Order: sequence, then structure tokens, then C-alpha cells
Amino acid sequence: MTHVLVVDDDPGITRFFQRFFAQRGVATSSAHTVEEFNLQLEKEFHLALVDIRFGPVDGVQLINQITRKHPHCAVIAITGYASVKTAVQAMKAGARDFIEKPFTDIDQLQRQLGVYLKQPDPNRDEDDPWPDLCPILRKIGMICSANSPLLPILRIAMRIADSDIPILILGETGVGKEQVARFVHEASSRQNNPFLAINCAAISDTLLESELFGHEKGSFTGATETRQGLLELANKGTLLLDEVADMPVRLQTVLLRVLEQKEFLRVGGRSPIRSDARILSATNRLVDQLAAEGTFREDLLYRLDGIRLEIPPLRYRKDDILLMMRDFLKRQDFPEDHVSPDVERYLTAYAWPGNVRELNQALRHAMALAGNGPITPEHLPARIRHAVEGCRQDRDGFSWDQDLDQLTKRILQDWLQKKDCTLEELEQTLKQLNREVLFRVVEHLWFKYQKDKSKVCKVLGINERKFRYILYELRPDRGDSL
Ligand SMILES: Nc1ncnc2c1ncn2[C@@H]1O[C@H](COP(=O)(O)OP(=O)(O)OP(=O)(O)O)[C@@H](O)[C@H]1O
Repeated sequence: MTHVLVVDDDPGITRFFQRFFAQRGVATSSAHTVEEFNLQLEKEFHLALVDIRFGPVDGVQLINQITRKHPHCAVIAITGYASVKTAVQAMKAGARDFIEKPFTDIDQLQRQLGVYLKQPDPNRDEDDPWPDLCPILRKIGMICSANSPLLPILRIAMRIADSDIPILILGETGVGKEQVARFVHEASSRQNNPFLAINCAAISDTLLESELFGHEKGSFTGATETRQGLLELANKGTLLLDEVADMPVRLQTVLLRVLEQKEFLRVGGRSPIRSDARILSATNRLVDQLAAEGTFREDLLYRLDGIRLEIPPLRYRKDDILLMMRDFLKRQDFPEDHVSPDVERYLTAYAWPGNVRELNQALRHAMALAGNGPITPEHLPARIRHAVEGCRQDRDGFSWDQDLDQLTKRILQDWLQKKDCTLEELEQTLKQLNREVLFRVVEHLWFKYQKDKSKVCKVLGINERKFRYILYELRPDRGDSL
């Protein structure tokens, strides 16, 4: 018999669920206190509903405990309407979904929870482990393995796809931010309308303005006819502002006004235009730092940053690397068994600073060199071979030298590109480097110990409060994601 655990300090809520599940032939246990929770944790259950405001205790911690002790148990967070952000944090901690109090729509609750009460289907297609996500992944050609740290992010994306919460997608270059934006679009009821993206870093201030908002005929030299902008074209669909942190400051001000007033003017236009485009934004920059330095408007950041989806770097997604490799070769009709096992070792040991984009390039390179023969490590780009062969790896095959070398180079290169490099700036750059290295250490341990905060703290020799403090000190933009 299916067994559900309800963790809520409000007896009204536990009684409600006891009745709800009894009517559906499901046994329920409840926990109103931490002591009761600890007792229940030792028992077996298939589904747990956890209030994220559980008295003095952080419900997210309880979710963590359940998912570690019962990895196959689905956990659903219970949240008040105003705390969707916290619910998203709960999903980052391993909850599969969240339900919002008060429960007024019983049919909706039945639909949401019913999925988790079903017995596993013996005929289930093993290639389709998440029937809700897989059709979308297939449609957009996106790969995500069952163990991927990307999976909880996609679950969150799926859950908030139809809301109007602004989504800010963060992650290193080539990690799949645009793919995730497309996923949000496809998971929403906007899917049959356009999905458009614009790179805010790639074009000049005036061209970007005209691309975004359109222009009237004759509004500037070369404007020979009236053109709609992307905001207008994406009406009822989705517009991704890629590299949003690089948007020129003047346009940031215009965009903020447009988001506030919900209407805009074409360049040279007089009549306000309304667009029901859902705006998503993405960046690989440290956006909070830019806001603190004044290069990115804080009020605009606040507007765009309803919920952050942090896309994990490819080096923490080793199963994804192998799945992507197989998928790539399959699409090129390259026989899968034509790849030497050593290649897989190289691919999973490399740090992939250019993430998925770099992986695809490396596979293209290897295929071209291998011709009709099997792909061996010699066919991989030299930088990958050298990085893997020349580096020290820890017991998991993680290559610190490579990862930290690349990080150092990137940060110092950024510094060198500044026009007048003063000593003071160098000092700041080195401080930033220090922080980044420390953050990488924490990030690495976080994934290594499968997000078990207490284990990470033990290794670092600090308590959990200090851990949070360090994270926010190091990278306020990423503290949320760990
Ligand atoms: N999970 C994935 N499965 C399959 N392909 C992917 C995945 N993630 C990214 N890609 C591919 O990798 C390439 C880069 O992805 P994308 O443009 O989404 O990254 P990005 O983070 O937006 O990059 P940038 O920072 O340069 O804007 C694209 O060709 C995309 O199709």
C-alpha cells in the first residue's frame, strides 16, 4: 500500500491530508514536531509532503534529510503563496514539486499529487524516465542524464514556466542557458508562439535599441522602412535577453521603463505599443558584482531576477558528457562502438571551460580526424589531451590544475584587457581570484558530497552558519544555488 508522510506543524493541514489520502485508499502518517519527524524518518514511505515553514526549523533541511535517507521517495514542498522563491529553494534541495496553501482547488491537488501516488508502471520506457520532461527535451534536442545536477533545475523551470515570475538564467559560457530558456518556453502555454533571443553584448547600443523595440521609417539614416522589434514580434511568446549584464547602461534605463510601464515606443515612434512577450534573461557574468560596481542597474536586476536558474558547469555533469557524446555521434551516423574507452576517460577528466559548445567542437574535430576509423585520444584537440595528461587529478578524476589554471588565465586576461591597469586594480583582481578559487573548492565539495551540507562543512571544518556566510561573501549571486 502506498504510504505518505505529511510534515507540518499545523494539525489542520495534517488532518486535511489524512482525509484527502484516506479517500484515495492511501495510508498517511504525520509529524508535527522535529521529534516526530525523526521517528518517522526511520520508517518507509513513498511520498512526503513537507511544510517549508516548519516551526523554528528550516523545512529545506528536512527535505534534504528525507532525500538523503530515502532517495526514491518523492518529496513535495508545502508553501504559502508568497514564498514561491523559498519553494524553489526546496526544489533545489531535492523536492520534486511544491504545492501552495491554501488548498482551494482539490482537483488540481489531485492532479499534482496523483502522479506520485501511481505504482511504477512495469512497461515504462526506460528511455523516458520523466514522462513530463522528456517530450520537451526531445523536442529541443536537449540532453540531461538521470543523475544530472541539471535535472532539478529543469523541474523548477517546468514548474514556473507558466507563471509570470521573471527568470534570470546564470551559468558559464556555453553551458546551455539559451537551451534552458527554450525549455521554459516549450514547457509553457506560449509554446505555439515565437521564441526569440537577442544577444545584448554583440551589437551596438543603437542597433540593439532598434532590434529590441523596432523603428519607424525615416527615424535614422538607413531606416528605409518601418520595422517591428523583437519585443513586438515575440508577442504572446518568449523573448530571451541573452548576455543581459552587458547591455549598455542607457538601454538598461529604457528597458527598465518598458518593464515597468508594460509598453514601449519604436525608435522614432510616437504611439505606445504593448507586447505580451515573456521576458527571460541570461548572463555568464557575476551580475551582483556588476550591480554593486554600478555597471548594471540594481533596479533592473531586481526586476529581472524573480527566480535564478543556475546551470551547473559541464565538468560537474559527467554522465551528461557521455550521453551528449553518444547523441552527437548518433546524429552524425557514427557507430557508437567506434570510440575507444580512453576517449571517454579524457572527456570526463577535462574541465570544459567552454562547456557544451566546446564539447561539440571537440567531437566534430575528433570525427574529422578519425575518418572512418575509431576515435582514439589522439583525435581529440591537443589542448584537451595536454590538459588531461599534464594535470593532477583528485580521486574522482577531477582536475584541479586544469580548472584553476583556466580560471586564473581568464581573470588575469580580463584584467589585462582593461585600458589602464593600475596596481589597485591588480590588487582587486587578485582578491577576486582568491574568492573564485575558494568558491570552486566549495562548489567542488558540494557536488562531490551530493549536496550534503553537513559533510561539506565537516571537510571544511566549519559549521553550517559559517558555510552560508562564506558562500554569500564569496559569490552572492551563486550562494542561492548551493
Ligand atoms: N543539455 C544540452 N543538450 C544538448 N545540447 C546542449 C545542451 N546544452 C547546451 N547545448 C548546446 O550547446 C551549445 C551552447 O548552448 P547555449 O547557446 O544554450 O549556451 P549558453 O550558455 O546560452 O552560451 P553563451 O554563454 O555563449 O550564451 C548549443 O549548440 C546548444 O544546443
